[in-house]
Amino acid sequence: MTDNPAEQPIPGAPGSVPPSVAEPTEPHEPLPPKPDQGGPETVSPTGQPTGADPARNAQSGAYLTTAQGARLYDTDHSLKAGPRGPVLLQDHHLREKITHFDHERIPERVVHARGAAAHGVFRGYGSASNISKAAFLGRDVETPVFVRFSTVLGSRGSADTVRDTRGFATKFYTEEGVFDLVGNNIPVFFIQDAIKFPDVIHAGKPHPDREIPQAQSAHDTFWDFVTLHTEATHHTLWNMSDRGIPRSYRMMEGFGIHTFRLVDAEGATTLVKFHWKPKLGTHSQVWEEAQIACGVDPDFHRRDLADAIESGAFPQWELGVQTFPDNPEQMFQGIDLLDPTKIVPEELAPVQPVGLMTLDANPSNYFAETEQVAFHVGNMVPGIDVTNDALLQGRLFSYIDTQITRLGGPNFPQLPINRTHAPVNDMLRDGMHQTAVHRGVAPYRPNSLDGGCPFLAGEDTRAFVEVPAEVAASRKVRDAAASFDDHFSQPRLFWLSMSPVEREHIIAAYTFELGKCYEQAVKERGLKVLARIDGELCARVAAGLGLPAPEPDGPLVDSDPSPALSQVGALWPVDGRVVGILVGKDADLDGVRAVCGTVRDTGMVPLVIAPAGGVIGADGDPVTVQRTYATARSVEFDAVLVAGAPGDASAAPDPRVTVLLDEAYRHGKAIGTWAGGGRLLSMAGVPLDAPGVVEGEAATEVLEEVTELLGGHRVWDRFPSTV
Ligand code: HEM
Repeated sequence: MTDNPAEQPIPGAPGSVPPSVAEPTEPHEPLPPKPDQGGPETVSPTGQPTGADPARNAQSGAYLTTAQGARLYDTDHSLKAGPRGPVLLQDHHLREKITHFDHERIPERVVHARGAAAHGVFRGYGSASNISKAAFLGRDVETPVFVRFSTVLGSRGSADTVRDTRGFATKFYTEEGVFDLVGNNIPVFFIQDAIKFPDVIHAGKPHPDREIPQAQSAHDTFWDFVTLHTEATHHTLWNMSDRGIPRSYRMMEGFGIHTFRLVDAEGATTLVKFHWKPKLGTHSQVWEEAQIACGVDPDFHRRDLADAIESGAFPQWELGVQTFPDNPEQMFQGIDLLDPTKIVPEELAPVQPVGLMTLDANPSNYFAETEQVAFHVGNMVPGIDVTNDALLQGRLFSYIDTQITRLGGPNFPQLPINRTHAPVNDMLRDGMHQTAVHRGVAPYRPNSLDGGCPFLAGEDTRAFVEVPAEVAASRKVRDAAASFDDHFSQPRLFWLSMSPVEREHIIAAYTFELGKCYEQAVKERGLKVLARIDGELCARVAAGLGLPAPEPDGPLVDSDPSPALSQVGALWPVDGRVVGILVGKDADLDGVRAVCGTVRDTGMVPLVIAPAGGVIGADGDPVTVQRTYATARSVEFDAVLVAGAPGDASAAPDPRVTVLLDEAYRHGKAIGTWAGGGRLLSMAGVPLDAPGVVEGEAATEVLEEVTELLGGHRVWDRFPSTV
């Protein structure tokens, strides 16, 4: 016999006495479920219990367990043959942990991979009830929604503030089934027919040889495509405008783009275009700001949305419709309603509000909700139907197809975020990741075994019935209507509707993007396209590229401008705006305390920026520092206040402060100062007599003026303009 436990005889080994188990205690009662480990069964989309236990998924409870619920005593060491020995294959916990980790990633979306989302509620005004029988549009009907905002081109880990179109996809969990409005922040699309979608995306994505550039349109293949397919001119112009670089998801319009068909209770139809109008107005970054934000805070939009919701500044959008008679031509005042590269100016068909959406809750788990949500333009409810728009028709096929791969099989509608809130009674069975436990034997209809035959569409007035629209007899063709050949009249309308400062931004954007192309032929073709929009636009971009400006090879068609397209001019609520308060050595802390309070009371966010973190002014009422000179950058702030003198009059200001003030000034932000802070502004090169620079005696008076300026979003007069 040895003292070494490893050399002791194993119970049960030949020659040893079999160990006996303890006497059973009588009677044997089943243990009650633990409050944090048991609970009611959840119900599948088909109304079947799934056996899933929400508490178990919530990562709660006093013990760490395996996926099967067995308690663990150690998760930091593999099971080894001795402390320095090899790892044993029998270590189930090791294998379970690593295997699961190995499979944590799923394919990212083939487009719109980068996104952020929020939960909310939609309340119908009832104003659309005369043109649509959709229940969720009824007066004061409240419908839960989930909205995902996204960029189009970048990968899942790319930066938020790139120049790109933004996705604006809304899932309405209506009592009649899920309705998905899968739109963008730009009301037109690059192409007129879905068959070109793979091509435009291949052109926009990074080059296949080196996989660069990431999340950019400023490269040869993108410009090659959009100048060869001139139907893309309108969408590209919107991208080059301030719409391509939104200030916040909360400050974007959304558009359904296609013309949809609404159906009333009697079956009468109206054509509509859907619009989301943000209550905070539509605002953008300036290009340099957007570029800086890509580096200093790649999560800029994601953070902005989450922070606003967490702080109770719930963003709101009004849903509206432009309505058009459902005529056989599908035209309105000469505009082809089936061409997704055309808008109908709001001045010709006003946007009529039909409901209000409020986003009031952040997702609890990014993967489970934001990543696994699956939108589909085909998810419609009674009262809403499609039209013959060839882009829309292709989308009807594409989304479910891609999601079968992305989400690993056909049962993704059962994922919690995708589940309808309406009762489900379908005949879909089995497949990968089936979580429903279907009962019965007859998943077909009619049947005489499983409780009879549910209504068929057509027999039930609340069923989704396709509008029996006439389809004109014609020959099969790969072609489009002649009206689809007009690629330039609406880009010119957009250009003519822009304010001078917006035109300057467009000129700068084209000059930048075409300037990043290497191929001379691509740049020259880009200028030819611009010549068809406007002579000055073309000439200014050509000058920037160092190339001659070509003559237009077709007529320039003028139309009345649409003031609704411009973002400049109106005053908007300042809710959620971020005010940076710069505090130096000799700051006026009473003033800082006062403005912090008023900024908060106005629904804005004050962020105090000091040389170091912690609190300042410990005597009396201390002021908490939220940003330091090392962590602050101008792009985070909508306005900057300088709270008093910089300290030592002879010393040069900290260069980080100079950069912050210089950027805030050049990006057209309101700047205010009091108690001698003007000296710091002057040292940083900010002219005190420039528009939007406010110097005053009292902190709160300065803030009042700055708040007024914030209502206009930027100090537009500060941008040079020659157009
Ligand atoms: C008006 C034109 C279009 C708009 C407004 C649009 C909008 C969107 C949006 C917002 C998303 C992201 C949805 C999300 O957040 O999960 C998306 C994804 C996608 N779109 Fe489009 N899209 C358009 C055209 C097309 C076309 C023509 C196709 C294909 C023929 C297409 C294929 C896809 C695919 C495959 C995805 C990824 C879906 C997923 O993985 O769940 N889209 N689109």
